[in-house]
Amino acid sequence: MSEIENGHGLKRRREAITGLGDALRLLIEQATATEAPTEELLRAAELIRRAAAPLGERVRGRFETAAADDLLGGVRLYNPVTGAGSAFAPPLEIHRDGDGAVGTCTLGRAFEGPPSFAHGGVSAMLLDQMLGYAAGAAGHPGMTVRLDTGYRRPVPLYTPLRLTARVAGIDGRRVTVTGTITTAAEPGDVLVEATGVFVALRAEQARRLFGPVLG
Ligand SMILES: CCCCCCCC(=O)SCCNC(=O)CCNC(=O)[C@H](O)C(C)(C)COP(=O)(O)OP(=O)(O)OC[C@H]1O[C@@H](n2cnc3c(N)ncnc32)[C@H](O)[C@@H]1OP(=O)(O)O
Repeated sequence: MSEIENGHGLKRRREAITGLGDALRLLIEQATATEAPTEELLRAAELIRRAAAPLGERVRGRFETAAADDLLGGVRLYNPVTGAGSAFAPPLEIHRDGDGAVGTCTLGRAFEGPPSFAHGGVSAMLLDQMLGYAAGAAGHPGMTVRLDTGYRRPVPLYTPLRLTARVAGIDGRRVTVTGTITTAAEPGDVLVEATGVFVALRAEQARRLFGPVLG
């Protein structure tokens, strides 16, 4: 895409994607929490369809990477957990912490399972990303082959959360990673814990699975 060939164009596009992501997340939160009159819902649906139309005029195919992404550099703006451009992502922010990783996010109404608490599948999704990040940061990237989650207490909505992950063991191509979810206010009180197994791909597997994307 020529408009982002120089560095300034790329920065501007990434900012625009983040701005659109912020707007979509606001929309999803408001649309999920709303008790506005029915007429307002009908009007909003029409406005949203109109706003979506021009975005659909030029889209990428299944095996095409977003122009603003940098796959090998780890920039994935539409990742459904961490992507600033994803309407679906909380988004979870992850950074390295010593030999592990720490993440932060706050879950809104769209992630609700039991009333006022997060859906269990959402906790598993956040932990899968955390554990996968920690494996990669430790120099052992792989795909999840197993994820065990233990739900000790419900995860509250609208509450800053803190997630952790750390590599617990390496055995050939298999990396075992453990992680937790707590509130930011009470990091000693584990709400959800997980153990994941990640398997490093053989070169032939990586080619078979991701060849069409990486070219
Ligand atoms: C920053 C980025 C963060 C990203 C985080 C998100 C990560 C993801 O969500 S990845 C998406 C979800 N995962 C997937 O789709 C993976 C699907 N699985 C596969 O495609 C295949 O299992 C694949 C390619 C990973 C491995 O296939 P293959 O090499 O044939 O497996 P296989 O030979 O049976 O097993 C390899 C090793 O893993 C072990 N293993 C396989 N499955 C399991 C399991 N469920 N539990 C424990 N160990 C297992 C095997 O015992 C074997 O160990 P060893 O070499 O010691 O015998």
